[in-house]
Amino acid sequence: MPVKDGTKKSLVGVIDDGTKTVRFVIYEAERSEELAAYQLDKTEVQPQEGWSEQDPQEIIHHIRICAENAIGKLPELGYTKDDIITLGITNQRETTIAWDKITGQPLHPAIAWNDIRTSTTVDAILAKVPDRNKNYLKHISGLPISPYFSALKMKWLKDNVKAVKKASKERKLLFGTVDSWIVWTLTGGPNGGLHITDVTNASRTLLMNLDTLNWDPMLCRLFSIHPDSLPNIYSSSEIYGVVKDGSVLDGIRISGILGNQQAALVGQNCLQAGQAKNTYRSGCFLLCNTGSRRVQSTHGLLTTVAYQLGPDTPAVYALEGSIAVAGGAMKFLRDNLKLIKDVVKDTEQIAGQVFSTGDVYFVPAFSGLYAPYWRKDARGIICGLTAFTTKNHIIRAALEAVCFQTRDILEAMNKDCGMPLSKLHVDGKMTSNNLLMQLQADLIGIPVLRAHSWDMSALGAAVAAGGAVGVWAVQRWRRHHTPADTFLPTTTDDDRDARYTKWKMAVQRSLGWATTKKSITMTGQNKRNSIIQLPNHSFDNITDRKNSINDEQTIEQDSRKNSLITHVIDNPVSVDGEINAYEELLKYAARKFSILIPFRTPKHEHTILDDIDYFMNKKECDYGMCQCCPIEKKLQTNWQSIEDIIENDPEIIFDSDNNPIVVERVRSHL
Ligand SMILES: Nc1ncnc2c1ncn2[C@@H]1O[C@H](COP(=O)(O)OP(=O)(O)O)[C@@H](O)[C@H]1O
Ligand SMILES: O=P(O)(O)OC[C@H](O)CO
Repeated sequence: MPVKDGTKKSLVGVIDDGTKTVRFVIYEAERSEELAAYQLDKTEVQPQEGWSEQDPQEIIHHIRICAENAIGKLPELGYTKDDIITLGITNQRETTIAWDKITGQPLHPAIAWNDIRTSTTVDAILAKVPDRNKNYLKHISGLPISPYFSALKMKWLKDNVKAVKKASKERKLLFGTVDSWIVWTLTGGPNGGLHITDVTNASRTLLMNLDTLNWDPMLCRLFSIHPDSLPNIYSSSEIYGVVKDGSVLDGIRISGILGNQQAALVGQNCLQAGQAKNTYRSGCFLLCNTGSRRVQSTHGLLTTVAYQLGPDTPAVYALEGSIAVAGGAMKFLRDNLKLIKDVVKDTEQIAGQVFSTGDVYFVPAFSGLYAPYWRKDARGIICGLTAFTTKNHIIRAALEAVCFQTRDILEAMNKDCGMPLSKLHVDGKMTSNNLLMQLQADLIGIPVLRAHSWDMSALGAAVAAGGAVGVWAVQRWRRHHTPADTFLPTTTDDDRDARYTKWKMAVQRSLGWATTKKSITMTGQNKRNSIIQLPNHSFDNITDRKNSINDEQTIEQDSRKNSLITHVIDNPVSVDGEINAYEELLKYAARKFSILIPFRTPKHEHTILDDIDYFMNKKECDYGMCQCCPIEKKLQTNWQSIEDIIENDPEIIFDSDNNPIVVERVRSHL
């Protein structure tokens, strides 16, 4: 409805960068409804199993397109771009970007929050702390040592990506969560861009000290991150700077930044200690406001900064239970199992055709389990199947899994806080699913209060940004905020508890499944479960193999002398003093079965198949991150331990081409 002259209010724009989508939303100050919005889906790249990357340039491109389109709707509503007086930013947290401050170019794709490539980095860090205690840094950072957090991703980038290493040496490296990348780029990039973040995003890096609200020198040292490459930390609500990128947003101030889950807490008006909200998106994140108290969880929850609404106001903290897979499980049912076509309609309708899951439980631990378990070795299971199970039961079990995971968090929260929650505010796209909402109330036994709009994150960022420029005082805004629907529990305590006990049994069965220490590129050729597979080859006997090795050496000597070193069987080497167990295993297997293993850097991105392809078929690998480089140093490795393990382990099996397949149990010894 167009506004009449004289009734125009100031507008606040919000950039909302989620895991799957970028949105630009425009709010009229003092109203908690969207005036105009536009969104675009993002590209997720999964170069290996468990990896998840995004394109930092695509994020910026989408922000500009979304802003243009949302702003383009303003004239018909009686407004213009000039009515937007400030911008807020809310973003997926933990996702990490490294870029060059001189060129402004990203040095690697963004590593998404749910990417688990850093499992081995976690092990390396755990090896340095007493008792390999994953909670060792919790009293400083509020977080366990897990692949989830940015410090691990930064360390991985520094250790594994040549361009990042080089930029670091040349002091051109900048790291940031997505908010930092957006602000830096929008405020001028290489020409004076602001390298900043807010306390909520910084609190997700595992580098910030929750007391000082600054980078912690000990944590930076532990992860080998130079503080110069990190952004300055600001409050969530103050004028940081002005957009200077020549886009439609040029000239508008930026005055609010909040990680998207903390933003939803603000948007949900959970500004009093003891109030909690749960946001159901790809993952699910339950935050409980603990006021100025930093509650240290002893039950697997995170302590995080909820918000700091101004540089001179104290930070407010929250306890958080993070669930890696919620809506993501529906996508899995659609895209991987093809059980449904439409995540929204089908999950509600098809699951609603049965009255229970028929005792089927689905633990969607696709990349491990987050809170309260923090088990990177967990993997997804569907259990309790019978001859009567239908897809309806499985879909319903996937919905229930979201609810049971929420109960896991609530149980932990109640123990940590000593006082059970009496109601749960909910938001996120999945909350449009009435069946899910009713199941949630039934499985936690308290009322579930659905927000009037699913996107509370953008609203929270608008409140923070508007507050900083005096157009959206939190107190005034709060009067307008009421939940739209309430779902009341319809189950008895006994029924609820019996089902929850079964869920816990299912969770137990999902634990300890993944023992992979090193991920392997999943290509069309080797997509056969997560086991090390040596390549198919056409040798009929050892003599042929040996001849072939000589040929390959010649190829190497002739064509790639200094750039790619062929590592022939009895000549083990390593680079930079690092001996990688995975490579040892491959080298040993190569020696045993007379297969040539070419050698690059210890943590290059290739599989052995890429390497064999190069030598056998003279085919250059087309993987973009390839950084073949000469070996700088030769070191003898100790083969004995790995040989012993493999020699004595009956679990080496052979595929149809007589290639050895080393099963998980062997690799767990590595
Ligand atoms: N009504 C619904 N019922 C069930 N699942 C849903 C519903 N709406 C969305 N989803 C699922 O929730 C996930 C999260 O969606 P979205 O909020 O767009 O993603 P994100 O914010 O994590 O980028 C989607 O992957 C989709 O599978
Ligand atoms: O983009 P979402 O909604 O999946 O949120 C992701 C979280 O911020 C990760 O911590």
